[in-house]
Amino acid sequence: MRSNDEIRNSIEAFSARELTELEDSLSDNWYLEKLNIGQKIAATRKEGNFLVIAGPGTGKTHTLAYRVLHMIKTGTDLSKVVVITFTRKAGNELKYRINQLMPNTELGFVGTFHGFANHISQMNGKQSPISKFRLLDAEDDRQVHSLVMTDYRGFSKPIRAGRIQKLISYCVNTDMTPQEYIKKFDLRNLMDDGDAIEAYRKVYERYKVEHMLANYDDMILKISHFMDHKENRLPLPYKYLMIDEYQDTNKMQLDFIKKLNIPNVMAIGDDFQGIYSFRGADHKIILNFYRDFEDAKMIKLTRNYRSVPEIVNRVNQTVEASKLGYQKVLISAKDMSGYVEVVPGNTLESHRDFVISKIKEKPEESHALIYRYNKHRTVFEKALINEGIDYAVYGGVRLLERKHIKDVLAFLMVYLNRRDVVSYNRILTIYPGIGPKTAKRLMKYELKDTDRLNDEKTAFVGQVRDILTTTVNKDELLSLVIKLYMSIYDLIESDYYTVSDVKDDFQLLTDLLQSYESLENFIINLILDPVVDLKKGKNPKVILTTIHSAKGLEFENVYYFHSHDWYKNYDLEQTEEDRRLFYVGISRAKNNLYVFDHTDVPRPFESILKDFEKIDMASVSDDSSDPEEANDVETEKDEKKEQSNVIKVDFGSGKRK
Ligand SMILES: Nc1ncnc2c1ncn2[C@@H]1O[C@H](COP(=O)(O)OP(=O)(O)OP(=O)(O)O)[C@@H](O)[C@H]1O
Repeated sequence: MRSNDEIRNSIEAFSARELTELEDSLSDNWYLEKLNIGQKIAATRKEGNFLVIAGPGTGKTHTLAYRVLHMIKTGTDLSKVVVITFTRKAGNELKYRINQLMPNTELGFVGTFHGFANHISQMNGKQSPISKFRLLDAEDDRQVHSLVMTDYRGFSKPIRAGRIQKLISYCVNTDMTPQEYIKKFDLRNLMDDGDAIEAYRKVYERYKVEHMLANYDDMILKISHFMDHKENRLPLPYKYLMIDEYQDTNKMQLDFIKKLNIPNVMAIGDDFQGIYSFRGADHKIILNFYRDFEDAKMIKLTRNYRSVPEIVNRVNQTVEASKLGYQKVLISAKDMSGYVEVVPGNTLESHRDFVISKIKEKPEESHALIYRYNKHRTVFEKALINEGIDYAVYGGVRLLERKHIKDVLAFLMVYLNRRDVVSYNRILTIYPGIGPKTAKRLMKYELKDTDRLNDEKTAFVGQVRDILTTTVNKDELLSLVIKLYMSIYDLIESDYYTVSDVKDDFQLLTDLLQSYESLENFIINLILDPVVDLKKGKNPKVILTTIHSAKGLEFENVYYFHSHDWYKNYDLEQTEEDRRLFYVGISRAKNNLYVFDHTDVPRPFESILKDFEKIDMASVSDDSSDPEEANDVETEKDEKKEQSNVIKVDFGSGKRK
């Protein structure tokens, strides 16, 4: 099998003459002046399939925005352009950057995979296979599992609904069987239940169809199948597809893209930034682009505009230390120096004091604390509050995903649709002691069969019934629901949110509802288009974030904490994913990078850190400190100096499958 670098080394570079000709042909396009030659080529290639492989900070998002600008300037009908981003946040960032270049620009579609599946569904109206389905977000989907599992007797031992949900979703996304999943992750305690889970999966799928329910995976799958039936669906009007963060694509998403049959595909990504394997992403998909899309060409960007040379060299070194045979050479375009330090210390408390003092030294600069698990942020959060330093949290539980908010939304959904069994079950089972079985009976008899309940539960069910049958406007309805919820809040288990947190969140929800015309619109928008929680501060300079949520962002100062405490079997794959996480985390830093060396961090990280510390700063190449020297265009003279940034690939004659 060829290694990743062998695949890349088979790449044929543009000749110096070809590059000069290309550069000349683009010289009239003054609006591209700010791009380097690699970026220019990516921005101006319209027809054909292209893979842009680019390291962190090399301007992938920047180039995408300019590509749209170039399309506008050259008269492309933008309604034929689709951009798929990995998260809604990334989609919004791209829209923002495009609108900075050209205000009021509207594309055919910009958003996530399931957002696009939903878009196609809406285009097809009643013909869509999911037109009448109630869409489930992840939390609702888990409720469905809870409901189905109450009647399923096949498992040899109790299994949590969340665990089954994760397992089945992974299998759907990767086309794997539960048995294969159990083997892959060496889940010994599920070894005997592989067949039972397979059988359960069928029951669960049937339940969703019978109750007209579709989760995010179903949206993509059902629309993918629908695309096979030309006779039923409207032809897609799109000519250009761009996909960002292509290294995080999984098999189901790849199949979906191929079914769309959009003639010109540009995928953008960094094969070393793949950090979503736990959700079924397969970072090898990026290397097989040439097999999946006809006559693909590759464009490589290696000039980093974000970080100082000291940091870029550490980033390069992290890639080189990989055991999977990668070699990447990023070149810093910055003509200034920065600082890198591995900070020793045993406790999170000593690290906290260090970080707080650094933040106080430079309050006007941006500071990001990057950690792997949310629990690590608590010690910093408290200190920041005590010091009166404003901050924001990325990657925590967002407003609309918080349990109390979801509980209240469920009331509103049942008010609109009494047949919404998922929400109905949720609101009844909020009350401790009312389980799914009792809830089922109560639903069946329209909340009247309370004989077997004690007085408190009967009173609660009576209040629910009153709310559901009253006629009030949307704002009054929400206020009634909140009042009932707060009256039983003491009974509801929550070790995470204080009463005052919950009240603040409800106030935000009340304000949000007021800005909508109708309850129906509010619900549809909240499920498909969740609002980001902007409650804490407006533009705080200090950000607490998980590595996954830091993706795509940049900060002047980065404090990187690593940790992985629950893995027992650390294999090469896992260690390499950790290395990629480390790479994503440290490459967010523009000027100063501090890496924290916990002595209690388990060993796999130690080896990554050792590789990192080994770097001899004296060996930093001169090429990288001089942005003018580090030219992106490969000329014959430069041949030995750096690999070309702009590369044409002869990928053979792979056909779109
Ligand atoms: N040609 C250029 N000239 C000057 N600045 C640039 C250029 N290209 C990109 N930049 C700047 O470099 C920074 C990184 O760009 P961008 O966020 O688009 O990188 P990226 O490749 O998407 O990064 P990552 O993969 O790490 O998220 C941004 O501040 C951007 O404005």
